[in-house]
Amino acid sequence: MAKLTPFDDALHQIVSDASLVGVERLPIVQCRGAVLAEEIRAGIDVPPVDNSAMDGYALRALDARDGQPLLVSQRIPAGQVATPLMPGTAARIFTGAPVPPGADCVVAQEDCQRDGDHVQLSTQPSTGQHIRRRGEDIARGQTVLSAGQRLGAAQLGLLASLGIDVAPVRRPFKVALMCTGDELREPGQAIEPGQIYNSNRPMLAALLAGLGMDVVDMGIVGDSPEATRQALTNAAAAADVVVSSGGVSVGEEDHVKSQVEALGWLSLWKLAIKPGKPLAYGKLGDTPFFGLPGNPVSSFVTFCLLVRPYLLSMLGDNDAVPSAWPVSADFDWPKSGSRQEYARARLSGEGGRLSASLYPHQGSGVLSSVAWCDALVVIPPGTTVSRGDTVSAIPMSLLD
Ligand SMILES: Nc1nc2c(c(=O)[nH]1)N[C@H]1C(S)=C(S)[C@@H](COP(=O)(O)OP(=O)(O)OC[C@H]3O[C@@H](n4cnc5c(N)ncnc54)[C@H](O)[C@@H]3O)O[C@H]1N2
Ligand code: MOO
Repeated sequence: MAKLTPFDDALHQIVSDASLVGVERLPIVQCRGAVLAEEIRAGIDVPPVDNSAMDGYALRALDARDGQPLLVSQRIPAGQVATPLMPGTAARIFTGAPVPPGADCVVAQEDCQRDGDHVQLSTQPSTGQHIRRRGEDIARGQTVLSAGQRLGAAQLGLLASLGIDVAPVRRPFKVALMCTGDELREPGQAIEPGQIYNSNRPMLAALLAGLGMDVVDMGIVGDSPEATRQALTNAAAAADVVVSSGGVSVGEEDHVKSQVEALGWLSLWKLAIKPGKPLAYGKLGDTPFFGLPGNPVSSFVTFCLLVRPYLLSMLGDNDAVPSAWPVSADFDWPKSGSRQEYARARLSGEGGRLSASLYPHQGSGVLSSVAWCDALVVIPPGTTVSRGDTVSAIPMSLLD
């Protein structure tokens, strides 16, 4: 039997092959999931001025020392400019409104009694309380985001807080998706004996869309050399990267490998991983190609561990390769294997440490295990595990 490629070697080869796409300036509303191409520096302070964190009264703390009521000398709603505070008085102020020059604290209205044009404080304030300082979130000139960072909701909000409406990001690109198998029918259709529903299509399309990819859906492709070759040709013409599922194993009905070799070449086939052994990787002419095994768990795992790092490397993502966390095994794995296993697991916190328990059925057709899990426990080849041992786990939050 041909030697299986170790996972780390395959990952290294795949990630090194990925070429960086160009830069585009996009409105931030279109940037969710995009990867920043340049670092972002703040052009302004955030917040731009000292402002109140409470609805209440702004004053000088020293003026409250004798406990006498203070005259309310101005009213400052958010959005207005304050005038300097008249000495020995207080200003009515609202959350987010600029603190007037001369005031050095804000007293919440719950700690005050208003009586006509005066206010009586019921607590002794301390200097600086309830004031949000100019630039305390972001100081002008500060680097706020680095090149290679992916933009999620918080990062987009941060850009907006700096007044930035257009961001330099890596150009989104197209990934064609095709699912091979005569047995496949789409959900919503009736199935005949021998047929199954196509679960890989929505699953892989969702994973691709989650990475900001523009998915070119080639649908279901029949198990014939001609249909497979035609679909591969069309997919390569329509997209920057082609991903298929199924048809990469050794049966006579598995045509993907031979047709990829007819149109280009395979650089990798058969990895020392479980699930996912028959993963195929190569080129269709100039177009990168990934052939994922058809078993749904194998498709999911190989996408997350190999295709995802490749696509994110094309985008220059600093976190293209997910990290693994040390966790305690809440299971025994008595039989070592020759392939690196990615067991579907759930993490829970016990005694200040995360521990992993496994889904009871780890078959590569059991998609329930993926829907249930929140981590993949990595069990290297030749390894057994006893309860309490430390194992590595990759959280799903870093994978999909
Ligand atoms: N003689 C051997 N047989 C197999 C080997 C082997 O080494 N020698 N490897 C096994 C392993 S491991 C895997 S993984 C599978 C991969 O096979 P293929 O990539 O060729 O996939 P198919 O045969 O097309 O399908 C496998 C399985 O998955 C179901 N499937 C396929 N596509 C979908 C889809 N879109 N949605 C839902 N389910 C899908 C398909 O019906 C099969 O049950 O090969 C083993 N065999
Ligand atoms: O390697 Mo296969 O993906 O175990 O079923």
